[in-house]
Amino acid sequence: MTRKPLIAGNWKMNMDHAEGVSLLQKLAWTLDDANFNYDNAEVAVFPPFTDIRSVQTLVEGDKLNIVYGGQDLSDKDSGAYTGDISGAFLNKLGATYVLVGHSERRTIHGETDAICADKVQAAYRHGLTPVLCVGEGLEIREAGTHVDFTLEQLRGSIEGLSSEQAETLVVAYEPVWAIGTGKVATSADAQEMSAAIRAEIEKLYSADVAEKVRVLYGGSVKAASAPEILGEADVDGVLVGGASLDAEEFANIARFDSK
Ligand SMILES: O=C[C@H](O)COP(=O)(O)O
Repeated sequence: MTRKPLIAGNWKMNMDHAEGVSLLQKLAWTLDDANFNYDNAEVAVFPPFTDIRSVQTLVEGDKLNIVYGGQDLSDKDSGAYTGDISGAFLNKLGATYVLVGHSERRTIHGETDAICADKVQAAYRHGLTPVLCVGEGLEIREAGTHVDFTLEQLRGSIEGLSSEQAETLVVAYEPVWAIGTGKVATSADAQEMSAAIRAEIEKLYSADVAEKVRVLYGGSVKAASAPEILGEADVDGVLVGGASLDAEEFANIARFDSK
């Protein structure tokens, strides 16, 4: 079974809608100029909510082979939840994916595993594929309990997930100490955790489901480090922050295979 690599760019709170459109245009041109083979990897961007309508217009108008998603969604469907965004709205804008439980949501907005589990369910209710983020902080890594900690987060955040839903789940392992710090986990670190996540999915569901789930690595990924990380057996993609704001750098990450 081959899992198609997912090269995902999380723009975080960068790029207004006009900047976002030009970044995406440049990314598409750069990939086209390099004769990028979209069969080799799926390319996705996660712009701020206010950019998504413009991104949709560009993707549909220019028939780009690039998909997109939201950086978060509400666990509710509609109602008096000021400032929140329903998965229904993302679906209506043609989004494919949605990030759930990014460490910046977990730390800055206090999102717990239980909230993440509700958001994962909301994503499925609205036809979106959740990219569930998990990962340990520096203290936990130094204490050597990172695998247990991350698997606990995983179990708590997929509570109630059916086997059918789990098959399409994407899990992003992002060690918090490697996010935006320039410290990349080694490819062996990424492989260790990705394999542990897959083994846990097998335990909770089945070998068949575990074979289908894609596990991404995220944390200071650059074009130079991507090929080695993506060469690991259980790493099926990368979730890129800073480097996704540079079209050429991100395009080179997507072309990891051609190096
Ligand atoms: O979602 C992306 C991650 O937080 C990684 O961000 P970074 O590549 O800037 O370290």
